[in-house]
Amino acid sequence: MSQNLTSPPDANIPISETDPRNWRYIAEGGSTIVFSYDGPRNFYIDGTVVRLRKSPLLPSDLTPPTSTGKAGQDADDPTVDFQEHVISRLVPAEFLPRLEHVQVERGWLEKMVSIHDEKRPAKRRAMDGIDLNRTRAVLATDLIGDKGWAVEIKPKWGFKPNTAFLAPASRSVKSRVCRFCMKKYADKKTHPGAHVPAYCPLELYSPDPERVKKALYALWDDWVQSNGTINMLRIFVNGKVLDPSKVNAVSLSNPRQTLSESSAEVLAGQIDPDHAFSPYTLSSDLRTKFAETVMLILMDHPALPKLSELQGSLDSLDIEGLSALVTGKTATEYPNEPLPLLDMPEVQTEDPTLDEWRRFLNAYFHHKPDDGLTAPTDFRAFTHGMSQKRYYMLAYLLSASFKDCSIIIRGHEDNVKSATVTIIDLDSKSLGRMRKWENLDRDVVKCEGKLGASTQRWESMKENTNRPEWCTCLAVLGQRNITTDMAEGERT
Ligand SMILES: O=P(O)(O)O[C@@H]1[C@@H](OP(=O)(O)O)[C@H](OP(=O)(O)O)[C@H](O)[C@H](OP(=O)(O)O)[C@H]1OP(=O)(O)O
Ligand SMILES: Nc1ncnc2c1ncn2[C@@H]1O[C@H](COP(=O)(O)OP(=O)(O)OP(=O)(O)O)[C@@H](O)[C@H]1O
Repeated sequence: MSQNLTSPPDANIPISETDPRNWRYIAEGGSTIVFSYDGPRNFYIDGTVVRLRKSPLLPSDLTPPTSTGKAGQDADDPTVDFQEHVISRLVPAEFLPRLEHVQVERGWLEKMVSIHDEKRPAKRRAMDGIDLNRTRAVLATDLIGDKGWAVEIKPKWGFKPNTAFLAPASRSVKSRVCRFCMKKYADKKTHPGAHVPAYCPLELYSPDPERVKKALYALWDDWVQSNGTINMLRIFVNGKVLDPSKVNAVSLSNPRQTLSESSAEVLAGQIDPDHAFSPYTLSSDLRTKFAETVMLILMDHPALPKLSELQGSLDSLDIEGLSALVTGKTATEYPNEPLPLLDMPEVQTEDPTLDEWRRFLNAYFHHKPDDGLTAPTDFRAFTHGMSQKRYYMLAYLLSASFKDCSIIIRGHEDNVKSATVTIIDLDSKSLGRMRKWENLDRDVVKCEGKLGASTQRWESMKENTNRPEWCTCLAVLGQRNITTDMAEGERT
């Protein structure tokens, strides 16, 4: 997007006039597919990507979902308004891509499908496709470009929970193991063959450069060992996703292995331009160079501390504390019964409007931070036209967007100093997910609690906290009170 230009009014950018062959498939997530523009000079479209919504494939006898939005309104894609009115009040503009609405026509979308569908992963193709009923899409700054390198990280939860409102069993677990590491163990139970990440977010968010490097090494190893299927790391070289198999298994088992594939050589040359990498560069050198370069960029940039601060300050009660507030139950009354969080008549379950978000943010900024809340009497009292319960529900909802976003680090010629870090995928979440989050929280705590009761596990962890199947948080939080916590785990 031409950063210095004022774009034409909403939906006037003539995207459907572009040739669908002039768009290049970049990547996709659960709800959108992203293409970058690679065609003749175009005042408004050069340097942009288009983010197209997907819809699930349905058997031919079922009616496909229809778009809820009307042309010229934002009902079918709240991304742009949400960023403009909510996210941009919390995150500096320079950390965010520019987003704009564009109108799209069905014929153009159909051509995008016929030209690009085969480049999509087969697994995704079997599940969903571009939603042909949409009339709008989102145009965003292209953060990957077609030259140089870019790294995308989904850092996930980077804060320690407030334990004041937790039931004793979960307090023990949650003060020891971060949410990501609890979940990776729970995922192992449901998908026994799946790769268990070595990555721990608390390392990446740490102010200690060595811990940050440790997290980056773990991400690299997870990326290689999962053959690029993890969603926490993607590496792009000259606009294309780098295939980890081309970096040759990081030569963990064979450190003399060479980098033979050109894209890996290109990455080596770009990530370390002063160092005249040859085709014989060891891939373990590339892993080291990757971790050192990205660490220096991240240490120099406030994006991760900002994310961590927002995640933690918006989730100041933990989902258990939120349940306690909403249901009026105390910690000692649960976790043995499911709390009817969203069935409570006084809780409104409709998603907030932009006006309600505005009032929420006014309240959020008006009061001092929630740090150190220890009793329900500490909860904020409100004068911003919003009940206390609703306030904390919305805060939790907003924290979910910051827990699930990604960052894109784009290298430039002199790498560290001019590198940019941008936060993407800050979409709004729905209050309808509250029950899912509560259940997931219980499941991961239960799984981790059972595991914590195993003396063998703690003994192994003390010996070697680097084993991927063991949470590395212990090292981050400090080796606190293992025996006490263990005994507590056994009792519960
Ligand atoms: O709940 P989590 O932490 O597993 O996060 C989900 C993500 O799983 P992850 O752990 O990152 O693999 C999940 O990521 P994947 O689709 O697994 O790549 C989604 O981002 C999901 O959000 P949405 O459904 O796209 O709005 C995320 O769901 P929400 O928590 O945002 O509802
Ligand atoms: N502005 C951008 N520039 C370049 N690439 C982008 C941009 N935005 C997104 N991408 C790429 O497209 C992918 C999918 O985008 P995004 O994460 O927004 O989709 P999603 O469907 O919301 O994902 P999720 O399921 O994780 O919520 C990203 O992981 C990233 O690789």
